[in-house]
Amino acid sequence: MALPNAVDSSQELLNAQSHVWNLTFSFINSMCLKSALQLGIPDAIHKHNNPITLSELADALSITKSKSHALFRLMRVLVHSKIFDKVKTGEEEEAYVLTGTSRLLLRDEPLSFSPFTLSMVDPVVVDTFHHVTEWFRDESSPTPFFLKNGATAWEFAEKDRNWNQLFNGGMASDARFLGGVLVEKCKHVFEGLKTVVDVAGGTGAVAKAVSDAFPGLKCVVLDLPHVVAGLQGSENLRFVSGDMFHSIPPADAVILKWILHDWSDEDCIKILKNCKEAIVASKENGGKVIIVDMVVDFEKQEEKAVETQLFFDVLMMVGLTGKERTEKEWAKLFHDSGFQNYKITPILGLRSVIELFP
Ligand SMILES: C[S@@+](CC[C@H](N)C(=O)[O-])C[C@H]1O[C@@H](n2cnc3c(N)ncnc32)[C@H](O)[C@@H]1O
Ligand SMILES: O=c1cc(-c2ccc(O)cc2)oc2c(O)c(O)ccc12
Repeated sequence: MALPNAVDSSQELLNAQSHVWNLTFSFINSMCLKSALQLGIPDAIHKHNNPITLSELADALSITKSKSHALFRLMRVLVHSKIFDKVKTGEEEEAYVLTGTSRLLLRDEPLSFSPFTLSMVDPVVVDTFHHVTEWFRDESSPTPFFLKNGATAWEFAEKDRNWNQLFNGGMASDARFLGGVLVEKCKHVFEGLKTVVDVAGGTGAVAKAVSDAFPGLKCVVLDLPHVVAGLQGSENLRFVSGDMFHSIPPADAVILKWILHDWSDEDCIKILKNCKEAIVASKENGGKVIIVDMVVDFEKQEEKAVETQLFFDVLMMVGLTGKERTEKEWAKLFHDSGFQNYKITPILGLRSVIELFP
């Protein structure tokens, strides 16, 4: 075979092949993680209270002897991807322990991230990626998701109860996690507010964290009927069903967590204009919009962070009509929606709090 010019030694060719193999089989990492969560491996290790050997783990999971070697091989991948670790417990014997990553995936922990991961490795999400090429050549479908399902992700959730629950549960697990960090690290953002509406706030986990942390603050969660149906509020938290493209209840502040990256610039401008109307109607000097989203910088941030940002950007393109935005893109969006000022606080890991003022 003639070597391409750029690959002029056999070592480079072998390295390139290995790189292609790694990229080709990256999905095996996600799928092994899925099996680990479905089998309940993090919980079994946690429950054991001590490093757990392979045979103890197999017993705890009710896995028969005939599959014990398969479990060993699954664990070997998961240790390699640092989901679990291995420690020596004797001359020969090794045992598995949790890492910070698997602690985040324990099922019964209040801040478990497991529902988010399980929702994103579901066939509803994964299968969509088989339609990306067809979508590139298609003139009429807004997204690969639409091409495959004949509906937007939100219309699909309205029709498919299982997916609605899985998706909302996944989002709630992120919102519980982030809500706690938000009220701890960003108290100042909520100071002086009397009312707040979490627009497209899902099942209300962020609003719950905010309403618990600030009992004097009245919180409303606005979302689509199939999301908020039957949800119970509290003294200072109430659920309202509606469409953010039609109207948003007046409030001193609007929260938009993980909303604007779901939508095109055109749709974001419609949402932001409705937010502006809602806060100006409520507060004489204006109020604010509190956005939680990524501010990406594909050139300057470190490699792993850039990879995550690129993954989210493609996810927003494949499942929805959105994208991840740079500060310049955010600033243009704010200007085009009639806002005067904004302040970015990069305080939530890969995400930032952006306060937006009319
Ligand atoms: C990615 S989820 C984010 C939920 C929540 N903010 C969070 O971060 O956990 C997007 C939410 O937007 C809601 N949504 C979509 N279209 C909407 C609309 N037109 N009006 C109100 N909510 C909408 C969905 O039902 C979903 O709960
Ligand atoms: O992580 C996600 C994934 C989705 C998603 C993926 C595939 C679909 O077919 C629909 C939705 O949506 C998300 C989203 O809307 C968001 O704001 C944050 C994360 C994700």
